[in-house]
Amino acid sequence: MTETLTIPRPDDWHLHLRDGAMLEAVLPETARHFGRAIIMPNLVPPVVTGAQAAAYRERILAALPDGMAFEPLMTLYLTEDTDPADVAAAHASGLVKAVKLYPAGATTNSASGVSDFNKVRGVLEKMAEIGLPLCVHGEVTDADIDIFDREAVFIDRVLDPVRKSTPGLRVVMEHITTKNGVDYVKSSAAGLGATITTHHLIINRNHILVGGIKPHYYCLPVAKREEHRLALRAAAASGDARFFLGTDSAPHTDPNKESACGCAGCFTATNTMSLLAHVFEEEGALDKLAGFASENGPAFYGLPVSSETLSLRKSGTAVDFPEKIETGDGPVTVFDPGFAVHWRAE
Ligand SMILES: NC(=O)N[C@@H](CC(=O)O)C(=O)O
Ligand SMILES: [Zn+2]
Ligand SMILES: [Zn+2]
Repeated sequence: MTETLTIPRPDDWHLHLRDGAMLEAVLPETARHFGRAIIMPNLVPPVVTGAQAAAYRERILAALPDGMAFEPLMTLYLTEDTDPADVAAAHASGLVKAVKLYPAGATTNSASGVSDFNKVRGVLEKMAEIGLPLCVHGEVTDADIDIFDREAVFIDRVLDPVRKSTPGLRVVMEHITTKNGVDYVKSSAAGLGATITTHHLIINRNHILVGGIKPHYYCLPVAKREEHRLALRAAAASGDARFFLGTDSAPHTDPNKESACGCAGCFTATNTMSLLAHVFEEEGALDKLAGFASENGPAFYGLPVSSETLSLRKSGTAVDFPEKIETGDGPVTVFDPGFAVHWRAE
């Protein structure tokens, strides 16, 4: 029996493409299925200015194979020296769709992030004025806060105060991993959305640690207890337009993952749409996948839903995803959900 689900062409509202040889190898994995993606600016050095974002956009378009259509939606990396006028100009030209806040030291390549929020007040006020969203990696970095509590503590200590002191600022809580995150979004007035990754709908913290350490399941924010995964699944499958897909597909080479100090990030670009069809079917919510992957994100960002479509077909034969993709920098392991998947994206 074959079952088919056709949805508007999806977008990825949180994606790492990196640069150079890695960019060339991973970009087709996303562009095969997704029409647009919010491109994370945490390169080394980071994408801070409008000019840097324009140059990075050109490198992405140059790496796109002939015949593939894909629109990179650029972001700026917020630093304590970011110039509000540069941000406003990059937004006015249509180049930049969001500004990204990394608390200093919170995740991969976040050393140039923000420590003192008073220093970015002017930028945040300008963004509220012009309607440019702030995408937030929501974790505190205090050494005395348990890594599993860092998202919940961030909401109380940083996010809520920043939102209260900058009325009108539109915020996306990126890659939420907790029931606390889900509840905070639900309890807030307009102007707050959240992205949810594919892998956080599939793994909890046991998957990382039980039976041996699994470096390819390690990402930040780290996967939490099962109750949190269930809250994320319920939110994604609810149809609530404030929740939308941001895969956070974050390629690192195998040597950098399988190391005594392994990098954080799961690479899901290759199989995300198949995995989501599997998850939404399990939730009895296949009719909500179009909202989550194709409609809610454009609505938040004020962009049109794609006029193209993607079809997902379920068959009796499990899909054989590649275990790794080869890149000029070395192999990158594709996220393995640990179960057979029967949905093919075409
Ligand atoms: N999610 C991750 O674990 N890693 C991301 C950074 C991020 O999104 O926090 C990366 O750039 O590798
Ligand atoms: Zn992040
Ligand atoms: Zn990310």
